[in-house]
Amino acid sequence: MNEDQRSLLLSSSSRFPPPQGVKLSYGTAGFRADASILQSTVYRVGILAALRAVKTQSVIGLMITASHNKVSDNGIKVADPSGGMLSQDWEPFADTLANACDPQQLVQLITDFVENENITLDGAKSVEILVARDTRPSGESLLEAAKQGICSIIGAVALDMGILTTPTLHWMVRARNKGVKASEIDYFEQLSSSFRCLLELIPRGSDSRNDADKLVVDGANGVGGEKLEILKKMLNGLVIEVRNSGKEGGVLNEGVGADYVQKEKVVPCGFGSQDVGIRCASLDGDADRLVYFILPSKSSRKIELVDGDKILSLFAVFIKEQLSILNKKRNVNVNDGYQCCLGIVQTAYANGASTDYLKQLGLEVIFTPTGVKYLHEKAAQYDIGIYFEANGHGTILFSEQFLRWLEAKITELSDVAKGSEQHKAALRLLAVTELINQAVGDALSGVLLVEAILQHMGWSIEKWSKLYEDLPSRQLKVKVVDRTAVVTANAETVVVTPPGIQEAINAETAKYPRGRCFIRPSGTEDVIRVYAEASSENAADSLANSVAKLVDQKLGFDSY
Ligand SMILES: CC(=O)N[C@H]1[C@@H](OP(=O)(O)O)O[C@H](CO)[C@@H](O)[C@@H]1O
Ligand SMILES: [Mg+2]
Repeated sequence: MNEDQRSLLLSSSSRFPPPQGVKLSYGTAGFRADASILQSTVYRVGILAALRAVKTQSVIGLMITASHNKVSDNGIKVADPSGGMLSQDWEPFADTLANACDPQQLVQLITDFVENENITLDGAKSVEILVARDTRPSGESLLEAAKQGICSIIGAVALDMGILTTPTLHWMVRARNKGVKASEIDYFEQLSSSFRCLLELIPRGSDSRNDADKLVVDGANGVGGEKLEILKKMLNGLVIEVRNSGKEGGVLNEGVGADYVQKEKVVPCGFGSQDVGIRCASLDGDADRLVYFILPSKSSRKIELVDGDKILSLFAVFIKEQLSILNKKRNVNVNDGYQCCLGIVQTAYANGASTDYLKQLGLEVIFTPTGVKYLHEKAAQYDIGIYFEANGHGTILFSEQFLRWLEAKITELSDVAKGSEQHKAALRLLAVTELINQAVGDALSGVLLVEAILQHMGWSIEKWSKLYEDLPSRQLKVKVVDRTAVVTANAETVVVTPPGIQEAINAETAKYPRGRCFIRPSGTEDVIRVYAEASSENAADSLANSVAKLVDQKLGFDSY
């Protein structure tokens, strides 16, 4: 590192002293904490993003958000050149950088890292980092800190994209690196035109909806609601009413949003008896999660949840159907089909009934640990990989090879079989590749794909919800002395250490018909999570409670 670069880093980092007595970790989804202690972390992640851009010679993204967490929290995460999450092998560097205690140590860490990674910091070629934030009030000053970090690497340029949903920023990074149009309006145009294309390809005779059949969306009082207000004006064939857009005075994520709805299974604020039977959806605070729900009756606050697993199932049914139309042999002597490898990726939190349903459809289902970085990586190994967490984060990935085959197929079919069922199925799949955000799970693109498929199938939300019946489940969390004491294996379904716990969980689980239970340390909170499933609500509650008690006895504060 040359002297200019060194002194630039020393002087700028002295303006961002780290908080005392706090250890930060990049975690499942970047750094997250109370916004008041994040200035130094965000500044340092700005440096990391700039180094990543120099190393990859590509555009990198920085998103300032704490998603579904409290409004007083904030966080920061990096989008890699593909638009996906930061490569996992840079996470340890992110941790050490965030925890360096003074400017000298920070500069030493950077010097060692750039040497090991062969990064040349001569500023010869400039690199760009796109920075965006959600609607949190702390975002503005944190974005400034991120810019300061970026600018302290010679040759790195910060581009302030303002307030965006997390998936839009990821989409932009991916588009910029592909050399295609990448503004927010380009994003909205791609979504709305591919949505229109899917509606135009709906077989004649399907029920067309009237305006009364609207979709009501809970925007979590965050960025998603205000962006959906813009997007909805660009759509034909779908009426959307946005509630909790943040303009009515509600607080971000407080009694609203996808996380609240999925975990509590009750009606979010702003919804009530007038919505009974209507198709409703909830976004989370940065619009990368989506769940649907129905209010079954006026007298209860309980909702019928249509979660990420059901969105995944809907997508899988549709894709499978289009593939089978496409691969129907037109001529018995010619098999011009493509053996498309379709894979479904879930985590242990997926409702067991969803996994059974997907397997019954003949689909290949695999499991990864919690966290979209793991699911995404796995899904990318298929021609078409569909992944979802039960909480509503997920997307569909299409391989380059499949996309090239599909495009060639469309060219061929438009010559020899224009307007045929096969041709339409191919065009539908192409529209899905454009509509779904392949960088990361995206509530706005997800909502449009769900709506297009429901219209295509002629299904109501009730019909969709009845694809299979969820097994009753319960999630609990237990505060323990040291959550890292729990180490799991087999996609987090088995506890390896401390010894004895798994045997005790097995013994408990065996008492319940259709019982399933696992524990794991959270990657975002200082707790051990307990998940239980069984044939009735009481049984699921009782299994979860007894395992939580067991965890508390072995690892809780009174156990020491
Ligand atoms: C059970 C659960 O919902 N876990 C969430 C939560 O992770 P934990 O590691 O469980 O704290 O936050 C992650 C990031 O948003 C999300 O990917 C994940 O699904
Ligand atoms: Mg989120």
